[in-house]
Amino acid sequence: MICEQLTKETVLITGGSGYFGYRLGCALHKKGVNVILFDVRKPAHDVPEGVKFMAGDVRCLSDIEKALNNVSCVFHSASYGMSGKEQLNRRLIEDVNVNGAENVIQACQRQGVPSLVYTSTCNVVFGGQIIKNGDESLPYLPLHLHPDHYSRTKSLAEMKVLEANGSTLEKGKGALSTCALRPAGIYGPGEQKHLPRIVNYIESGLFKFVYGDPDSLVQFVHVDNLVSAHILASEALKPDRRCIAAGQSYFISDGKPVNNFEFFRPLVESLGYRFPTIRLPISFVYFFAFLTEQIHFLVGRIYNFQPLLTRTEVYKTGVTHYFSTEKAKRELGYEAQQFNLGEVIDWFKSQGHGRKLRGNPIKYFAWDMIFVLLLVVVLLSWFPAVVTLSL
Ligand SMILES: NC(=O)c1ccc[n+]([C@@H]2O[C@H](COP(=O)([O-])OP(=O)(O)OC[C@H]3O[C@@H](n4cnc5c(N)ncnc54)[C@H](O)[C@@H]3O)[C@@H](O)[C@H]2O)c1
Repeated sequence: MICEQLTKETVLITGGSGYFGYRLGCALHKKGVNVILFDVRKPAHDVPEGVKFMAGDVRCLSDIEKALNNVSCVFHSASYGMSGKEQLNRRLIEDVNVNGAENVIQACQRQGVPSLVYTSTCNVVFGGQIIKNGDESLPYLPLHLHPDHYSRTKSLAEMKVLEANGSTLEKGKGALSTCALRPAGIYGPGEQKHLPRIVNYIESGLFKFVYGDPDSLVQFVHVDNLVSAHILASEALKPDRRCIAAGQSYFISDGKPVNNFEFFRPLVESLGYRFPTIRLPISFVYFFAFLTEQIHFLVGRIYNFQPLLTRTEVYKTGVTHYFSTEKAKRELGYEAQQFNLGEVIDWFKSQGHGRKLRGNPIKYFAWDMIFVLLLVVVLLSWFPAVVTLSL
């Protein structure tokens, strides 16, 4: 219903082979829209007939320009550096996220594309401070306070996209309308960024502790809710909706704040594992993440290992930050559907995950020993630091 007017339009999704971009492409295609998935890599799944995949790099202006023929809306969702070891590759993060966004804007202007929807992140305002029911009036976090380069560059890109709102399109095609959606952590069946890593930690016996205040709250967004928010946002950039979304940002989530670890409890237990009972202070885990990042900085070129946790991940998972979706409801007509982790659990089980009755006790014992050793080493370095700071 929301998409009737999009029929026969052509839209382009940068990052169209990614988890979210591909789901958005399929949803738009089902609604009769011509879809181009633009990405440096092919989608992992079959591309439905009628959906076109174009190989291209947002770091290359001519790649994007070539792809924008007759396109009426660009969903700019390509990004790099969100989690894991990618987070530490600053140069590539900046190139893809900032230069990429500049290229997308310029290509839209040159090719006369009237609408641009940017997939931002709620981290543009969050840097480890407690935020309860924050809204879009919150200022951007000052750039130097971002603990990670990904969030800093997403913030810069969002600013650039919103500044470009109202700019003149070449070929006498009027003005560019832009908006930014700021999702919470995305989940859904087949998600590849966070969930497999979490399941890997669970299965290899590394998920031994939780941290932070048990009452801390964060938010998530189911991929289908985010898809619907993007479609609504693209509609709300059109003149027949008085371009109500033009120049605006919107927080998008499932709406229900939840403790990060409790959110994943059904996944842990349904896969047959025990939920950890050890709770560590967040400052301790943050310190551990800091040490891991320093070690990665020193040896990353020789051995680019996956850090167990980065400082940003500690904040994102252990410090209360959640946002109101009122503005998205009011202006876009966004209504979050209710989901749970059921289909995610089914997906992992269908991929053969779940506790095997005969695990390898030596492997678990070895991990336990390494964990205790690490705990002692970090404790010995963390404790004097805390004592010194409190003097
Ligand atoms: N996953 C989350 O929890 C989350 C939370 C908040 C915001 N976001 C944002 O949502 C968007 C989608 O996230 P996702 O989880 O689907 O990520 P994803 O990594 O699955 O998809 C990103 C896609 O961008 C593509 N890409 C990377 N560099 C590119 C380049 N130079 N040119 C063209 N394509 C390139 C990748 O190949 C990938 O397919 C991103 O912009 C991300 O920053 C994600």
